[in-house]
Amino acid sequence: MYTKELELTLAKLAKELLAKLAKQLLLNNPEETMEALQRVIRYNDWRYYVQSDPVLSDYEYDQLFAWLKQLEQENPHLVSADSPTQKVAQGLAAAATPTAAGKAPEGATKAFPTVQHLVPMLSLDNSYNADDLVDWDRKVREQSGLTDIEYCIEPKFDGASISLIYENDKITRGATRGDGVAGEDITVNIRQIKFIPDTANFSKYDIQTIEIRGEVLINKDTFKAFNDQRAANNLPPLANPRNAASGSLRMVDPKEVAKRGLEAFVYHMSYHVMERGKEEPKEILTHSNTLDMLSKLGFRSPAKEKKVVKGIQAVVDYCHAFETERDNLPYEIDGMVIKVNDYALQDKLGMTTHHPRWAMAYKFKARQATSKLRKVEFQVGRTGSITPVAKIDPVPIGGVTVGSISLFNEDVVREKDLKIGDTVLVERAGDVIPYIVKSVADLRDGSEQDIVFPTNCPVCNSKLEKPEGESVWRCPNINCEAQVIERMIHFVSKDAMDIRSLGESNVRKFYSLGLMKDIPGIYELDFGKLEQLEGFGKKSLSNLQAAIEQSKAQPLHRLIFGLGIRYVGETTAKTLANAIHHLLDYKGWTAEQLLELEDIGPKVAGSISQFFANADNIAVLQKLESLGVNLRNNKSTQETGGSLDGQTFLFTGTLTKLKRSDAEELVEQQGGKILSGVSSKLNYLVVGEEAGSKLEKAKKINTIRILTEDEFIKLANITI
Ligand SMILES: NC(=O)c1ccc[n+]([C@@H]2O[C@H](COP(=O)([O-])OP(=O)(O)OC[C@H]3O[C@@H](n4cnc5c(N)ncnc54)[C@H](O)[C@@H]3O)[C@@H](O)[C@H]2O)c1
Ligand SMILES: [Zn+2]
Repeated sequence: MYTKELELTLAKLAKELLAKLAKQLLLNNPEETMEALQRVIRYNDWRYYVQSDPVLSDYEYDQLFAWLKQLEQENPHLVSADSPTQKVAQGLAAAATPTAAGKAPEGATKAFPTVQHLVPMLSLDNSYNADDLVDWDRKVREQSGLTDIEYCIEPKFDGASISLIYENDKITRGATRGDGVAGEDITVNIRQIKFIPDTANFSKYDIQTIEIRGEVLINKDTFKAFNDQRAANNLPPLANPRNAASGSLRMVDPKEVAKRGLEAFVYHMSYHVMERGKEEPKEILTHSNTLDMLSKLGFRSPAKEKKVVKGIQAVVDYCHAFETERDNLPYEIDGMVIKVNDYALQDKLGMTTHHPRWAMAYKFKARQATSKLRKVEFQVGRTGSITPVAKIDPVPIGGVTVGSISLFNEDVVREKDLKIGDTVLVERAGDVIPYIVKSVADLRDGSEQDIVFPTNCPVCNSKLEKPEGESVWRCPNINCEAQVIERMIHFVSKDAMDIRSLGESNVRKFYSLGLMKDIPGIYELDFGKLEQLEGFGKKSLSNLQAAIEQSKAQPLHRLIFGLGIRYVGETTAKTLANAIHHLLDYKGWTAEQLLELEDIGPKVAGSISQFFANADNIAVLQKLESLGVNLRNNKSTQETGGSLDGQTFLFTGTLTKLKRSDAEELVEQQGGKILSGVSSKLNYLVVGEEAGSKLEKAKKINTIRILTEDEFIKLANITI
């Protein structure tokens, strides 16, 4: 559709327009400017929706879009019917098609039938500043003739939008947004999502058919775990939860979708048909009441997050207040949505072909910034992987200063076409690690230099290797100093053996002083020598000694994870720990045997059997055991005697005395099992503060015992 030359021209034109905009200048005349804006916006829609590879930041795009709208308002006679402001973006449907390898999560597909929405799914008018809200409120008041408008404000969830149809209380269809007019029928996948019930009692409100809209999300923790898994498999992480959510929605296998841990919020009723002869109940006369109704029916709606206020100043205040909470939320939001609360008034205001007039998105400033790429360093990881790390001029983004950014591997550097000296666009979404979106190639002046990958290890100088089909270079020398140190750092880390007082800097220090040269060395530290070091008091050393001592009794899966076997993340470590009595039982296991364990594929099995076939590794394990480190699976001995033997548990709500992960671990240590949902298989539901739908569901199954946190503590015989 676009030739390379045309793309370059349009990219240049966009920059030119943004530069003019900053100075409030037109090109030669409004007509020429408007035409240029239209071309640029259409091109960027294509990059964003069809290629999934935008070249402008959202903020830049929104500025150009707003400028075009303003010029059209000032020059109504020049507005053309096919202007991007006049319709839903072209080519959105094609956005359903995942593009170049690596951009869409594996397993994505395009094989879903197209279905028409009952009512088009429009965009929202948006703004980044409070003045625009005031302006919008003025228009709403003028059009309605009212002096004070009641608004409902709620978060703008940053995920993938969906539309759901329920008929006679049953879900009959779930679809993606697609081009706004028609989307993809993904009902099977939608049914895997938390908080979307298969049946909901709409008939209680005399509603026969209803179409509701919402957003599918991946919460921040799940997203982090998802990216950790990708990292363990040497895949670069996905940029943001939005991409992960929309990719996951379109996977072929619903079972895979279920594993992604998708969640949903519903926030809009777009269409409904009452049962014959029935009146609309008060629950669906205002937007806010509808959110409450949806929540009562078992959906997750922003019923708690929303706020109903009168007048625009209160709206602005709530938006600002909510923005400060942004990082504390478990999911990503990119702004707030303000809606006229009364449906009758919404109908009166109507919509343009592009967006409803009764709603407005107030977007938070994107957490993006531009900086200069000064140099690239190459770090050696614990498995020998060589990671390029970009050093940029430090810039503040979303409250932290970013100076170092991982570039993952050579392919990423090539794909993004990065050069030393480039201006780069950097983004940091919520808790996600910062990443380089792209280089701004147009700003090059010829002095930029290629990034040269080393051929030898920067630490031990061994020749680097890269197996066919992989994108990561490796140092093959397992005694490479960098690898040894990184392995120790990993071993003591929080999710492994959790010897926190022995953090990264101590590991480096002790290693460089020759006090600790490998993992078993941690348990042979000479505290007499440590006492002579500067900066180590008696107290901190005795704490360190106690922490090391305690770690000897850590559950086996932590030790396995801590060993840093390639491809073995926390989940696989648990599977491995559960399948044997003693870690050395794995000596002699073949890859075929390992493949029989749950969720272990050929690549992982190969890596594990290789690890246990290596005599040096076995010697390390034997040494650890002789130093007192636990190599046994205590769970298996408790399976016949653990007090929670064979019982199933689920925790819901916020626990106040125990950490959820510790409580779950306690259950497992005592031979119990954690389930992921409420079903008749569940024996105990432990209920913390603010428990929600799980509790409601459990109450309906009379074989489930519901415990308070204290009752659980008693049952599990824990002293805290
Ligand atoms: N960078 C680029 O080149 C480029 C190109 C095209 C579009 N874009 C971005 O995409 C935006 C347009 O996308 P869009 O049409 O999806 O609009 P949008 O993201 O601005 O807002 C509309 C969407 O918000 C979602 N939403 C979340 N919470 C909601 C709630 N509580 N109530 C109602 N809706 C809620 C819905 O999915 C709805 O479709 C542009 O504003 C721009 O930021 C960027
Ligand atoms: Zn090396």
